[in-house]
This record gives sequence, C-alpha cells and structure tokens, in this order.
Amino acid sequence: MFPEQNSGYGYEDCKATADWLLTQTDIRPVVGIVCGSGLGGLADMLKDQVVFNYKDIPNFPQSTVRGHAGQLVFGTLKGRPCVCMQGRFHLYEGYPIQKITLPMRIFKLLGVETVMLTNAAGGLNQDYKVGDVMIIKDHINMPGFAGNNPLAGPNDDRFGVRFPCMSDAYDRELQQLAMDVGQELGYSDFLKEGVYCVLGGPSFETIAECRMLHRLGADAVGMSTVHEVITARHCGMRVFALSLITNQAVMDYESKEKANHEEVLQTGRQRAKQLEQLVSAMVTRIEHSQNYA
Ligand SMILES: O=P(O)(O)O[C@H]1O[C@H](CO)[C@@H](O)[C@H]1O
Ligand SMILES: Nc1nc2[nH]cnc2c(=O)[nH]1
Repeated sequence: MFPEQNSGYGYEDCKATADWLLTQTDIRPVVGIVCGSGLGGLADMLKDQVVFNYKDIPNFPQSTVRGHAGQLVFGTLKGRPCVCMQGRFHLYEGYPIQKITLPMRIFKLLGVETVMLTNAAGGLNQDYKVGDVMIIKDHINMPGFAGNNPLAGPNDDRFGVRFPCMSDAYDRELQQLAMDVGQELGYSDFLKEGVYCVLGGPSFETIAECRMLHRLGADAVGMSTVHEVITARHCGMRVFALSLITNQAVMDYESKEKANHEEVLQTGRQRAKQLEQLVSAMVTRIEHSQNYA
C-alpha cells in the first residue's frame, strides 16, 4: 500500500523529472495551474508555450479521461511564468494515490509558489445553479477517512512535516482576491464560496449519498483536487481552488435528472471564457518572491 523507495514517486524520482523538464525549457514557473474536466482551455491562455505530452515526461502518469488532454504546458501569462496541467489524474483511473499527486511535488521542485486548481463538480447546495463558480474555502476528504491519504506511508522531510495542518489549506487572501477580481469582471452573480467533498468515483452519487453529503456540510461533490491540495500544502505551496458547478446533484426521488460526463464537459465549454478571465486576472495580481510587473 505504501510507496517503497524507488517506487517511481519518491523525492529522487520527482527531482529527476523536475530537473529533466528544466533542461527542456527556460521558463521557470512560479504559478502552477491544474485544469479540471473540460477546462483544458485554460492552458491556451499561456504565451510562448513549450508543450510536453505526458507520455514523454519521465515518471509521469498518462491521462485516461475524456476532457483531460494529457499535456504539461509551460508559458507566460501576462509576463508571469506558469506551468499548466492540461489533464489531471484521479483515484478511479487506478493509479496509486501518490502517483495522482506526483505533479504537485514536481511543481514544487520546478519553483512553483502558488497552485491554482480547477475542477468540475456537482452542486449539493440548493442555492447553486449549473454554471456557478464555487471558490473552495474548505474540503471534506472522504477517502481520507478510510486511510486513503496521499501522505500515508513514510514521510520525506525534504517535502514537509509528518502531520501538516489543513485548517489553512485554502489561502484566504487568494479567496478574497478571487472575489474582488470576480466582482470587477462582473461575475458576482455566479461566484460562490463553499466546501468541496471528494469521493473516489467513478460512479456518480446515489440520491441518499447526495443528501448525506449535503447534511454533512458539503456544497459540491467531485472526484479530484483534495489529494493535490494536501500534497501541495505539505510541501509549502499556496493553494487556490475553484469548482465549476457543471450539474446539480440529484437529491429528489421525483427528479428525472441523471448525472453524466457529457453534461460536465458541456458546462465546462460554456463557462470556459469567464474562467480564463478570472484565473488570468488573478495570476497578474498574486505576489511572488520575484517581481514580474
Ligand atoms: O475533478 P475533475 O478532474 O474536474 O473531473 C470531474 O469530472 C469527472 C466526472 O464527470 C470526474 O473526474 C470529476 O472529478
Ligand atoms: N462525484 C461527482 N463528480 C462530479 N464531477 C462533475 N459533476 C460531478 C458530480 O455530480 N459528482
């Protein structure tokens, strides 16, 4: 269950991959972006792109889900050096949890300071509508309750401490910045704040499960992001995350709605432009150790 040395995702493996990437490009990213299902267009915002197919990157897993292109894109966004995962990995694809989160450690070793994650999620909060964008303020790690945590196994102190705090997982300044930028862009009507719950997937939730999650305090449900957040915080990167509410979770036995991946991708296409605007405007205003103004 736990990674052995030479497992393909220890410190040396991550370092080898990061060092290889740094020999292939002069871009030294300070922001790392992860594109959720159907949100890969975010990578198209980057200028002066250097693109790597995941299959050509040593130690990197492959994307297997429709709507996840499987490319790592380096580039600049209004002068800020960025790296963008056009496609992420999920537990249900069958990868060990440490492999899903390996790119976060590679981001760290590339010099990334801030990670911005996006995902597609089902809305549990009855005030949410399809197309709303939820700024994630906290999470519920359901697989973690059963011991499925990306940090389980021997701790490598070069990445972080054995018992990392998670009450500050989502950077409050970045949440406020998203709200401010969203307001300036005229997005207030569809911008929300809430709690994201991760499940293992790939089956969508039953009605009883949706009702339970809502009662537990979750506003949206999905199958990603949380493992990446835990790994990114463990190694000291700042985290911002948002969910695009692509469908309403079915909470009612009278409903004829059925969750499906096609609707998820379709909603992603409809909101793509606004999400690009929001993320790019935020990137230009995030402070980093170097001044890129
Ligand atoms: O979380 P992202 O990668 O956006 O994808 C979401 O969309 C897929 C289901 O349609 C699941 O993989 C779920 O997690
Ligand atoms: N688990 C889960 N993941 C999603 N991703 C997009 N929509 C959903 C949903 O309703 N449930």
